[in-house]
Amino acid sequence: MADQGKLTYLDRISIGILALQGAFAEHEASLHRLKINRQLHVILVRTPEELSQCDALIIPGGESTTIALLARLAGLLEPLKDFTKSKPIWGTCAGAILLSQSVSGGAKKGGQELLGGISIKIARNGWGSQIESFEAPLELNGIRESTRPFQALFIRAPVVVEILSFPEDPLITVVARIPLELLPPALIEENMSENDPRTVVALRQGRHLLTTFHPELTEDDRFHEYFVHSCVLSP
Ligand SMILES: NC(=O)CC[C@H](N)C(=O)O
Repeated sequence: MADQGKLTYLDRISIGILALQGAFAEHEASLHRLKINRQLHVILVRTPEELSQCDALIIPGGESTTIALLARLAGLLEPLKDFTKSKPIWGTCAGAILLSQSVSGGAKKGGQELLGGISIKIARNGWGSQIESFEAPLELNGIRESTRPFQALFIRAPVVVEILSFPEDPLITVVARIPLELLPPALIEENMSENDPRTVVALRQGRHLLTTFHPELTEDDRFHEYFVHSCVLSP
């Protein structure tokens, strides 16, 4: 492996998966399939003590308001906010919502708790009720075998509606976009550019990764591999 020389600061890594609700078991299976050159310990996180043992965290898809509520009840909300400031987090779908700085659409009264690790505004259920779930082949940027499309599964997925770039924030790198013609008709506007934020479905900012779809529900583990190698081991 070309970047083996950089993998020096940890002998064994502990990746946590927030296991309060949603697709955490599928992420666990994906992580166990990875072949990496060090011991990978997977922790299902339900308490602040479990979180404190993790070098990085995955927040799965599910229902973002429920996950936030359960996190509050478990006393995990503040520890998660602290974790976001210092360690890598990957949010998938509902997890992507929680990792965003701002959310629109469908948040219940009293708003929605967010961790704010990634400076974007995201819309819950942004594909509209008529498209609950769909698949799309994605072209990847910076991920292994990027010429091989990634078959992405979107389930009541959120939509990135705005990139909020503040000068002090780390750069945002777009990892995958969805072609304009696959956007739901309600989102398409005249003269919309192919670079519109709404086409962004995977991005990285600093050590954090966000995907609006569900890599853990496929057998293609390239996003799990990317998170562990690029965000956790050689950020
Ligand atoms: N598949 C998912 O994670 C759906 C996310 C869900 N629509 C939410 O708002 O939290």
